[in-house]
Amino acid sequence: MERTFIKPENENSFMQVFKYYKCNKPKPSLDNVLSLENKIFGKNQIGLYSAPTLIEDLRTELLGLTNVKEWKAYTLLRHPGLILIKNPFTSLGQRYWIRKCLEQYSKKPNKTNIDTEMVLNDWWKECFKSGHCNSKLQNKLRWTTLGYHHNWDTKVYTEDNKSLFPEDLAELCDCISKYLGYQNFRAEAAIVNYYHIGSTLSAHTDHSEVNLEAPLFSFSFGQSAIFLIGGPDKNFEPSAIMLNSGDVAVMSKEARLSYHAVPKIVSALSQPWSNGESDKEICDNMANLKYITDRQQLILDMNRNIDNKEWNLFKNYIQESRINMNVRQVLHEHQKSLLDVKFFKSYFNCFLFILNSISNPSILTKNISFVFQS
Ligand SMILES: O=C(O)CCC(=O)C(=O)O
Ligand SMILES: [Fe+2]
Repeated sequence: MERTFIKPENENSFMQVFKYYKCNKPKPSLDNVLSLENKIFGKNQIGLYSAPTLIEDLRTELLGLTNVKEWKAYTLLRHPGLILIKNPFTSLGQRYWIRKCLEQYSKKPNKTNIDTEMVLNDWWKECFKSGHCNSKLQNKLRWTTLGYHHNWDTKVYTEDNKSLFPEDLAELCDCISKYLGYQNFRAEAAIVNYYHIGSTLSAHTDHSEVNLEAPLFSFSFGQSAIFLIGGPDKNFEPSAIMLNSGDVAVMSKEARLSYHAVPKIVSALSQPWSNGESDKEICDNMANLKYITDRQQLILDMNRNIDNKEWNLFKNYIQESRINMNVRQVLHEHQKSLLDVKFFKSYFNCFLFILNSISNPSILTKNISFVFQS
């Protein structure tokens, strides 16, 4: 269940850059690390992403987002299809999502890396069972999967290995994908990654989804990460990007299958989840939510994080850690389940078999005799 993707003997360009940024002695220079927060672009040539429409989305406040008119999105010339949205969240919004990842998404029926070691229905509650924080248990959580559960061994999603995808997260992705001009994105699977100082994620591509045309949405919260993104193979020299709390990285088109990795977690320069602005309560503004049925609960959950006492436990966690929500669409637009593909494939194979048999009847006799023999 370990997330290792490449063997250390493969000294390619990606690996060299990964090692450079991972190293602590000597500390790597950050001069070439693109940072939207500090407007440091290093060697990168960046462009402004112009959203197709800037129609106000009434859902933003309920989802912890600022007004779309304030969002700033960028593209990178070396990485077509990669879109970086500079923190579009309010402070209260960041608190909501951080808390959700820790308190709710880590619960059963979702799967976590801890499952192989022990049965825990509610990891967050278990961490505080004794009245104090069990930091050993707290640091054990590295990932949780939502919706279609990623199978780390087979790398194949299956219908019998899925749970309900969280409605609030589906709504958040719907809102951001609409802003980018995607009309039909459906959030169906997510990996929530929990990093501490010293955690890394090796180079990999995310290719298990049936639909690789749909974009992938990656949300960062808490401490910052040096994120490396390369190209279709590991010989393409990756670019380094500082992902700060609230930043959204969208991997679409060519970038959807690009190699990427996280060689280092670094202390955040600012703490946008802790701004005083978060003390502004959100109210019911009649937004038309697509997925969320219990909107009063959402408002309640959002406003609960104004109370510093309740929020404190989550604040302590995020002070030392980074959380990444990595959301994907698994199926094609008109596909209802993974079984559709299987049925389609077997019908197609059957059709091919009949066609072949007509042009070459010996195939039919051979296969029929084989069926009778077995
Ligand atoms: O933590 C990140 O920014 C990237 C995570 C990732 O690539 C993944 O979960 O597949
Ligand atoms: Fe990934």
